[in-house]
Amino acid sequence: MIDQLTIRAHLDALAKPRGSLGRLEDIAVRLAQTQDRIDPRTTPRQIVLFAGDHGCVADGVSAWPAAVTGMMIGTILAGRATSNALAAANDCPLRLVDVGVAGARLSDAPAFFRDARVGDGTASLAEGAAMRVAQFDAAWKVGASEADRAIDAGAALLIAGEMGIGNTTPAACLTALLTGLDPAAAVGRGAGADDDVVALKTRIVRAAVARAMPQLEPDARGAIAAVCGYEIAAMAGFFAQGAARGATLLLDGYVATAAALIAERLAPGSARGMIAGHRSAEPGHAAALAALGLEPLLDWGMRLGEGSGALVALPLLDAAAALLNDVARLDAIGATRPD
Ligand SMILES: Cc1cc2ncn([C@H]3O[C@H](COP(=O)(O)O)[C@@H](O)[C@H]3O)c2cc1C
Ligand SMILES: O=C(O)c1cccnc1
Repeated sequence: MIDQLTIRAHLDALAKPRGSLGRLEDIAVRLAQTQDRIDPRTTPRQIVLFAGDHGCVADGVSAWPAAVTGMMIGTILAGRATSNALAAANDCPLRLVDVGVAGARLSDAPAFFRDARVGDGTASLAEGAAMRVAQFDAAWKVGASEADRAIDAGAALLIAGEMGIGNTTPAACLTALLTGLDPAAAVGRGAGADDDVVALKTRIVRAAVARAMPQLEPDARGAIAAVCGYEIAAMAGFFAQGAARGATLLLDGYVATAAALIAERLAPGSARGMIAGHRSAEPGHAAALAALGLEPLLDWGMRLGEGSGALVALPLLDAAAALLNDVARLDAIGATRPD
């Protein structure tokens, strides 16, 4: 493992006053640690969007109907979603994977789409387990295979994004389950829930977490599967595999971080590969990041998902990599420090 002192010594040897890039130097240290090398790369990179539907939407947990998941998939495939725009602005190739959307399957989709559907949306976590462990494992494998695919093609940095109306409800359940946060503090407005919807969502999350919690120690995968989503399980497998293979994982918001909590629980050490792109406006996100030992790069009140916050933070990592890789050493220009 490359240690902090080695990286700091490298930064201090560059042709600039010591510490003169402030916080960017801390980011450079973190980036180097995620790849365990003094010359980390941020290109090639890949964003994979995982999509799934959620049975609990029928119970009223979202401001939006489940059909909007499919509409947004169409928008992503047409290249017109926020994630497409931000990925293009950052030279980040994008893939979209259906892990568990409900309804008709797509035909004639472009090559950046993969149909890896494990189920037609989850069962409602308000009524029982959202999915079986075998389904959780299958979705995890889909995510792991996406990390392998990207890394085999050369990617050094991975972003996972998600699309799934209702998915801030399983994210709140998972955050409460895996960090011990009170369900009321884990529930937020998601894509725009009003006070009544938030109250209902909180009741549902509290009950689901109360059912899953006793199962956590004897059977962690069973407890997690009960309150999970297919796209969240896939992101967890993506993170665990990406970390195992030494890639940098740039996290998005609350939903992606719930998947990161699963990865760290089931594949301990995964968090060493993670950098938090931002802190989402969802109120439970700070606790989730703290549980992973991560400090967000940005705190801009973003609350979209789709990998958007990670993509907005990506240029900061490009800057950190450029600093580590492309700046001359002070001794090479013939100068010595005054101190
Ligand atoms: C048009 C639209 C585009 C989105 N893109 C991401 N989300 C985000 O909002 C949803 C989660 O919020 P909730 O749990 O409150 O339903 C997810 O689809 C997430 O990706 C969107 C939501 C909408 C409505
Ligand atoms: O932070 C997130 O991931 C988020 C917030 C609101 C809606 N969807 C996702």
